[in-house]
Amino acid sequence: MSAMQLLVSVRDAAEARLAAAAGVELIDLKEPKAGALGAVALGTIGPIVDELRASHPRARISATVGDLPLGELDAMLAQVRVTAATGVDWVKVGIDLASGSRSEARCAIEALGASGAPVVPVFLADRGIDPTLLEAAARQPFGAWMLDTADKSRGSLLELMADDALVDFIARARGCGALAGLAGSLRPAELPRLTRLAPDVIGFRGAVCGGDRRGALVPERLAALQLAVSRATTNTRLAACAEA
Ligand SMILES: O=C[C@H](O)COP(=O)(O)O
Repeated sequence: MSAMQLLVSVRDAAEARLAAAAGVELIDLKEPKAGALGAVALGTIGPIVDELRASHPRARISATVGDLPLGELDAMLAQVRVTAATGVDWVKVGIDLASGSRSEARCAIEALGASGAPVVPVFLADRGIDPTLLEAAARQPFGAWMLDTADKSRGSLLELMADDALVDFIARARGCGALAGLAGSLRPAELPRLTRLAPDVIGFRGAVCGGDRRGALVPERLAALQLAVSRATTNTRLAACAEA
């Protein structure tokens, strides 16, 4: 059984250094004050990528493109191109039915898949998951899919969604060779349930800040989360070995 990889969203070079030093595998560049998928300025992303490649070559780096309307496809693709050009491993793009119609979402998924950029579609789960969008994503060569929430005041993804829907999301992503990631106000106390669901990636921001995801990352919370995640995945491996 493979381990869940920890993704932590960071807003600047100082937070990126903290996350990398704590052993976070996926460093996600995002400006939380600018929305669920708020973008970090492009001029900031490139130097962070260069620094992390030198100091923590095993860390993978993602960046979000901002909360862009699904109908504004040209602007979205332009932002994807310039973000990919910074050298990040993943460009995360929100697929949010609050920002466009189902047909606009399907067109966006097709265009993102054909873009040649390492796009990771981030499905916003606040209004549930539309299976037709997952079917559209399954036809594209995405390396990973993520499920997240836009409204951070409504509780965690695990409170919003039943396990069977999350299991289905993970299975659909894996079924087409993509990694499956879960995020959305996740809390360390939810690690046992996350471990049972066993996505490939678990993403955090709010839980490693001092109560507000728009505030600063708190090193002690980050270290505690990293430790809890590595313990949870070690225990899962041991249990799998014992059963084998
Ligand atoms: O991509 C992951 C998100 O930034 C998670 O943020 P959150 O834990 O505050 O919902």
